[in-house]
Amino acid sequence: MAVPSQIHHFHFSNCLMNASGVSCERKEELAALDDSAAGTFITKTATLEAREGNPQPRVETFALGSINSSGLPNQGLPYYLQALADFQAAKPDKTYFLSVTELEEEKIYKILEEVEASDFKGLVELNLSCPNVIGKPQIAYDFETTDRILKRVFSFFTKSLGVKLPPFFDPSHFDQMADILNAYPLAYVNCINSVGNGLVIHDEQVVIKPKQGFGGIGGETIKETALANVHAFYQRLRPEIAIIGTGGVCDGRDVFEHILCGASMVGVGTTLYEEGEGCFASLTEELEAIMKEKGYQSIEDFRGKLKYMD
Ligand SMILES: O=C(O)c1[nH]c(=O)[nH]c(=O)c1Cl
Repeated sequence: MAVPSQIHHFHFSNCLMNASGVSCERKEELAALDDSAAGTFITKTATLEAREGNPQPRVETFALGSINSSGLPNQGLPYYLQALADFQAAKPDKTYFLSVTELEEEKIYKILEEVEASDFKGLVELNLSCPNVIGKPQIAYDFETTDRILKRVFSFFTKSLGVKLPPFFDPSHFDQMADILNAYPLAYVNCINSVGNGLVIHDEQVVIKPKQGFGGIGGETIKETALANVHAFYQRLRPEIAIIGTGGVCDGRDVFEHILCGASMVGVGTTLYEEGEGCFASLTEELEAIMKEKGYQSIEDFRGKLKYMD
């Protein structure tokens, strides 16, 4: 029971994967994802050195989703490179994702130089959209900086690279970002990261400690924004740049809609956080039932084929 997909020459046994940041910081968590019905996994975004992250409580769920201000807690790049080497040795035919970023521009180049020099064979995701490092803006909301970084990265980086984008809300921003992205040999874009800096209140108080309660919003409440970003980039990007759809996936219908909007792989965050790795099997079953009912044999029968009203 699976719905296979691919990004370039990378084949995945199933089109579902975790959203970076959820259940993927430690090797044991990655092992659980590796053994689940997900077609692959992506690591928690790694920085050069390990980070504690922001004070707890920093992740909470609410009626329609989740809020987090984790602050990039991770075990550091060497930990993930070693873990990925072990997973790859055990499953030579499987493709994995490594997410990376850094907090200063020069260090972004340094971490990618280290990845380039490593034996990692999967896809690398440059996170341009972390909303929770205090004092640091989301890189992808600065078009000039994004262009400068990609230009320099691609002057030395030869592995397959994708970028994790924040949500955009204005056609002119979709246009500007797509023009930048189309200029580079990207393997994919992953839309979207959490909707930055929402505020969840319980009675009279915020629900997370960092940043006076402000944090990235995920889950059911962001699906429509996620679908719009997936489709906007699908409409604008060169077909060689694949799209991973992340955001608001609660059931098979949501997976179907992400693919209909153009996604080749679908990331699951809040639902994974709430339900555990079993969610991948149930989401796959639900997607397969929808495809069967509609007579679709494979993803390519409906990927990107969202109908407009004429
Ligand atoms: O606070 C985080 O660690 C975090 N939280 C998010 O919602 N997205 C990100 O990319 C990151 Cl890096």
